[in-house]
Amino acid sequence: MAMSAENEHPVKAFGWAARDCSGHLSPFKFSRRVTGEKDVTFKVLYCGICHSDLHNVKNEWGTTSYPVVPGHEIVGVVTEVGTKVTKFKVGDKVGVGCLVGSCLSCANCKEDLENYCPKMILSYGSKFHDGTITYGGYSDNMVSDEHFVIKIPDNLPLDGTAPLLCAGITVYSPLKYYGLDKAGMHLGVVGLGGLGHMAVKFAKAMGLKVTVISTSPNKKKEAMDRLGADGFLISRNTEEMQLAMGTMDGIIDTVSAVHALLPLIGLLKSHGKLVLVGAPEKPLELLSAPLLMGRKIVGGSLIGGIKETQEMIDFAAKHDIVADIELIPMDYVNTAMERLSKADVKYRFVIDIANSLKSS
Ligand SMILES: NC(=O)c1ccc[n+]([C@@H]2O[C@H](COP(=O)([O-])OP(=O)(O)OC[C@H]3O[C@@H](n4cnc5c(N)ncnc54)[C@H](O)[C@@H]3O)[C@@H](O)[C@H]2O)c1
Ligand SMILES: [Zn+2]
Repeated sequence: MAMSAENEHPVKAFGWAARDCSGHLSPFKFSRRVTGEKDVTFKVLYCGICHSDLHNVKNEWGTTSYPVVPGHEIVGVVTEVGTKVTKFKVGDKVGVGCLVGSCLSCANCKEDLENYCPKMILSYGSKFHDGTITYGGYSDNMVSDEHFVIKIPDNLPLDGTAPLLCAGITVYSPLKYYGLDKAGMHLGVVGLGGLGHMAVKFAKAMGLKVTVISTSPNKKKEAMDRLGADGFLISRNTEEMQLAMGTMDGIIDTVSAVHALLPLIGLLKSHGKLVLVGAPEKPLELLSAPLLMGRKIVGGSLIGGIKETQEMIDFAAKHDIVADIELIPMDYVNTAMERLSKADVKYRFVIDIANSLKSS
């Protein structure tokens, strides 16, 4: 008979889990493995709330197995390292993003693209090598093979850094891969949420001209004054959209729900690239003719490999980039999820785990 989540490993852990597709989260006792030779164990201090956590707790992608402890924007302080760990020591500030495992031997892994390994193991809701289910960062401690642990530079505040582990790398990686990182290029960012606001910050630091494309006119002032965007288009305003046709080298589309791609493709110059990083649960409609005319590309991108995630964090440290966050206590998480579903957050909720997660 399978052991309970509370007893299958020796190390006690405590977090919040969703038990069914209502997505409601509540306290949950479980366990983690002891620190293995190559493992880093750390006390979780902060964990960001990604829209993927919301998709997951509500089983919107049809892949969730319950109970699920979400959280893949995890930062904390190392409490124990295994005997063969070389990169970390007790007291180091570290982070874990979406990945805690991969095969480390396939063609993708050999190219530092663990995020495209067919056997990648996600930080929560995946089957680990030993057959147990992984649990994420809405919890008091975390253990991971050092390969998947990121060093957090000293000058970065840990709470605002947590969202870089998913939101940050998810937009940084396609800017690099699709060559949308050259100073002077014009980038569109669709959806000004957790991912979108990070895209604006990274693209501005790379020297791009950035235009936010949004359904919410009330985000305009802040996008331009606070985040440094150069332009703002209301996607429903056909006149504004018409004027911007054919002006963009690339677009990062972070929208979490089904939406029209055609107007976005129209904004691209010839050879422009529309990169989808949002993951709506239903298909998007794509007409080929607007792509053919102008040899345009629609692509996708999933988080980033570990080496690139470290590169992104170091770039963020150099350019003083962190997420704009609303820090919340653990017991606010259900309200936060509700607000996230209504796009009512500027721009990422981060849970103050160490100060608010109480096991009694
Ligand atoms: N590709 C990846 O590796 C990856 C990584 C993390 C998250 N994601 C996915 O990216 C998406 C965004 O994540 P997030 O955490 O930034 O979410 P978020 O909720 O913070 O932001 C989503 C944005 O989309 C906007 N939006 C929602 N519905 C819209 C609609 N119908 N039309 C136009 N705009 C709309 C919202 O106003 C919001 O600004 C989610 O689907 C998430 O699962 C993908
Ligand atoms: Zn995420």
